[in-house]
Amino acid sequence: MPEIVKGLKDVYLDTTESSFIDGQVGKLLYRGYDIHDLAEKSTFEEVVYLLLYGDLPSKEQLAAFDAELRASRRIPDGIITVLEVMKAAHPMDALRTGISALAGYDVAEVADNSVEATIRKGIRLTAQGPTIVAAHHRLRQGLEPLAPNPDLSHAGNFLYMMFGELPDEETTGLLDVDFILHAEHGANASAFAARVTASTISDLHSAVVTGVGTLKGPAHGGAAEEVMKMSLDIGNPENAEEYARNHLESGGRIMGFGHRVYRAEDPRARHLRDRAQALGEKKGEPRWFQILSHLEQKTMLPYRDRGICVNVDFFAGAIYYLLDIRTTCSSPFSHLAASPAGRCSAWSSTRTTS
Ligand SMILES: CC(=O)SCCNC(=O)CCNC(=O)[C@H](O)C(C)(C)COP(=O)(O)OP(=O)(O)OC[C@H]1O[C@@H](n2cnc3c(N)ncnc32)[C@H](O)[C@@H]1OP(=O)(O)O
Ligand SMILES: O=C([O-])CC(=O)C(=O)O
Repeated sequence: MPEIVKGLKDVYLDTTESSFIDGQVGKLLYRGYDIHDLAEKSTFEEVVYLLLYGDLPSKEQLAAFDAELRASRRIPDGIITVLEVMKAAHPMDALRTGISALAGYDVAEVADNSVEATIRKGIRLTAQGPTIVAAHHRLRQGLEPLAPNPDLSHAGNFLYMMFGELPDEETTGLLDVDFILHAEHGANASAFAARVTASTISDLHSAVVTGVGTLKGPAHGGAAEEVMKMSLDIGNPENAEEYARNHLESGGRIMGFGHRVYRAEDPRARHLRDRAQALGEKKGEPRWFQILSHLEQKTMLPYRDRGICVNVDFFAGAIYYLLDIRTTCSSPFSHLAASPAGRCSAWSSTRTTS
């Protein structure tokens, strides 16, 4: 009987120069650069350049690259029509479908798998992804999608397209860090799935669609949403212990804990912990961080010795929630729609997507 391995444990599919992970000590490098330095000193645009081309850009290279990203953000009206059909769908389903439909507008290059064409398509998809998410976010609230604002950074423009207001520097910086932390993670499940698709000599759009579908799962990127759902179920810090105990005793997992590779704390989590706390206080909703802190510092403390620590998604869900980036405007979030952060009711805008 051949050995059957669990997941991809000890299965080496390839080496990669784009990142390095040492799960025992909680170290993560993108192209040789420590994630802590990138999170504190870099921007998402610089990090994308680094990942695509292997080196950090010079000032001139960054300016040209940023200009290309900004110029690529628009999505055709046909994609807005597709997103209208997806109004009731989960944002990840809308993103997956939007990317798939974009292939129909890229017929000249979609099947061109040369390095040059793949980089061009990668830049376009990086720029257009946020436009799809923001357009879907507005459509499902009965609002018109907004055209990208070329004066804003990648993170700033995303916030603008979501909410129709110029974002402040602090919020833009927070989302920028979040984007940096999520930009790359070796042979994770979604990248692995995408590479399987790419290895059949399919095309980049297909590979990204595969990756997005895989990332959606609660055991992977969908965990951020699940952490927030759990926090909403818990409701108050005083309920956290009993809720978590019951959940664990009935065989459940606490979302946002554990990792296939890390046996120490996920190095990305520290950059979101303080920011989640500060944002909660700023928005007058400190309880979500208090619930998360209780789970981390009390309930799940004994699990640390087994290498089950917080991962990047643990604090991310609360940050998205507090920023009004929510998966749905109805249950389970609707009871908070009247909060200062709740923007699920209609608010005015102008249609400028064409
Ligand atoms: C961006 C990202 O994708 S980061 C990951 C996001 N996912 C989550 O946060 C979901 C919750 N976590 C999990 O389900 C898992 O930890 C995974 C899927 C991330 C990693 O799983 P694996 O490394 O394969 O761990 P595995 O599933 O083998 O679990 C090992 C043991 O730890 C326990 N365990 C793992 N994670 C958790 C958790 N979050 N809560 C409670 N117990 C856990 C398992 O029950 C198992 O116990 P056992 O040995 O008694 O059966
Ligand atoms: O690497 C993994 O298995 C999951 C993860 O943390 C990520 O994709 O960022």
